[in-house]
Amino acid sequence: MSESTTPQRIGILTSGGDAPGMNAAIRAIVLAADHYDLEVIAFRHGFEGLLEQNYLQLTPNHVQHILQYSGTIIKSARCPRFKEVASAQQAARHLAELNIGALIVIGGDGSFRGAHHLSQHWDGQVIGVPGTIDNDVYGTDSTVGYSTAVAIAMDALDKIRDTADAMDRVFIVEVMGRNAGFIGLKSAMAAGAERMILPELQRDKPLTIEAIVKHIKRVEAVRGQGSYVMVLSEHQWPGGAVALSEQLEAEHGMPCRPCLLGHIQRGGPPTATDRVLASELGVYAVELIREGARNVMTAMRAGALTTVTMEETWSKKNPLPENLLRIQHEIFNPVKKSRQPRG
Ligand SMILES: Nc1ncnc2c1ncn2[C@@H]1O[C@H](COP(=O)(O)OP(=O)(O)O)[C@@H](O)[C@H]1O
Ligand SMILES: O=P(O)(O)OC[C@H]1O[C@](O)(COP(=O)(O)O)[C@@H](O)[C@@H]1O
Repeated sequence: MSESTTPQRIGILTSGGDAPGMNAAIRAIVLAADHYDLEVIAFRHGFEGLLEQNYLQLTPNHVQHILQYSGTIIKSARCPRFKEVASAQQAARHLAELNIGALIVIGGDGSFRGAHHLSQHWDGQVIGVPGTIDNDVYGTDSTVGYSTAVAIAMDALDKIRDTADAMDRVFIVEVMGRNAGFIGLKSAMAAGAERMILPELQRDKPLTIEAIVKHIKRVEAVRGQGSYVMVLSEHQWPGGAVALSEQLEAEHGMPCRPCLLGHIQRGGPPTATDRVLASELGVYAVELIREGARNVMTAMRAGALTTVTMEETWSKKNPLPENLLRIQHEIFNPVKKSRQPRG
């Protein structure tokens, strides 16, 4: 197939952890493909479907009224064997047999490594759409699913605050994010958490239990007795929120309760922000195929659609928003140096 010929058939798959808004992206791709007279073949369970030839043709009828649901109607999966060269070659054969000229991969940075791997053994166009709650994909201000995960974490933190306030307790709320603190930072700010433990902040100077206890005590000294809510990103404390909370209570006599949000952060109705982002990126992915683009991810930066190369999506990292960090640490921190303890 020459680069200037638009393929008549495109493939799509969702890969890695599912993210709220993936269905909206699938819908957008199918409706855009229909608009431009292209057929869509959806592979089930991510790259696994490519290898197992587990697919179905999607038409606009299949995607009616799905954008309000999280999950993905074509299923997602992690497929470790896709890292093998033989898998990429097999996938390329299956795509050629189906006469598919372009493949849209909806997923996170791991999925884009997979997409890139495939592109080295297949001459079709590969386009990525960023879908992960973690927001850990370089080149886009936001991934599909991130806004919903933050909204869910904020809602949970608000509820925790009610009981924490009533009982004057310390709560440790563990959020997802894999190795990135985006969900932790944004939900902590949105819910007015007293402290956050994020991977990016832990790298240079990991927190000690003594530092945590000191901060809790100083907050109490400044504000009087009350609630204290800490947002803990996953994998940032051995044993997570449960172990940290037990340690605080057993070793330091602090009444403390843990709360693990876990996969709740991936369910329920996607926010309008995620639905609209997924819709724009999904349509854009199809339009990029028509323009002959290959090996790029669709992105939204400063309100404008753009692309980044597939390799950049994982080799570079978006930093945490500096201004949010500054505000949390310098302006909203109850124990700023300038504040005196209550007399
Ligand atoms: N280096 C790689 N080569 C080929 N495929 C990969 C590679 N890394 C990840 N993948 C594929 O992408 C899938 C999803 O990656 P993962 O990191 O689990 O999720 P996400 O895409 O959300 O970051 C993996 O299960 C695997 O099939
Ligand atoms: O659902 P699983 O397989 O337990 O994986 C949990 C991981 O998936 C996520 O929810 C989403 O991560 P990915 O989008 O990279 O797959 C992470 O926040 C979390 O660490």
